[in-house]
Amino acid sequence: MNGKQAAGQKAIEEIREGQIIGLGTGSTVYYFLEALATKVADGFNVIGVATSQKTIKLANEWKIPMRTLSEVEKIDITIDGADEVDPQLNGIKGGGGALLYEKLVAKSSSRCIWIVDSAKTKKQLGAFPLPVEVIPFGWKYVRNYLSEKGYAPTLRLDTDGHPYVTDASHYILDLHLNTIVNPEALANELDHLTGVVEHGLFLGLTEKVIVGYPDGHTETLNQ
Ligand SMILES: O=C(CO)[C@H](O)[C@H](O)COP(=O)(O)O
Repeated sequence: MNGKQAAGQKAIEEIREGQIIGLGTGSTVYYFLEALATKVADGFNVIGVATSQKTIKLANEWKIPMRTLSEVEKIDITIDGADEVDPQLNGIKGGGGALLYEKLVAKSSSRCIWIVDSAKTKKQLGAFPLPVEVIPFGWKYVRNYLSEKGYAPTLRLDTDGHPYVTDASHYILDLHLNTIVNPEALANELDHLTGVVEHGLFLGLTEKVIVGYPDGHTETLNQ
């Protein structure tokens, strides 16, 4: 047992029969999917909407019935991971590169719950590099703008040293900020920058965070 596993397994208690479930991305969500797959194999009836190709692959392997976001009218609940969470339950997401689809699925959901290990809870956001998804055509313009602002952007690369390409065919710039003093102001600035498709600041989008600890116990943080 580790913190991610503890949080992922605990989240299964939030799921009800017949629900449409947003399925996040990452190594913590893996444990939730594993627990969900066990229930589905026992005849539990749910439908999943994935936030990435990685999650679709896992869900298919585990025979979880799936739809795309455009095939459903609404999502009842989304279970997703996060890279950092502050006491207001704002967070940074996108370490796994799925921030655009994760935000779309979160915004389509009646309820959104994050599952994290205890190392992810922070007094202030910003130690984790903030991902910004950009149109490849304009990545240099956006990088230069963010660089002049002192946000220390770096282009995310894949294991071959090529630009990392998201599921929606965009690039990612990671901002090395150390501390984000005013997340709302930064989100607003990034929302209005030409060439930015989405950023990893998820503000006011989750109602509950399940924190898992290395000894296997969990704690729930509520809005
Ligand atoms: O935002 C994400 C992917 O885009 C993930 O939820 C986030 O990176 C946490 O991942 P992990 O559970 O592997 O630590």
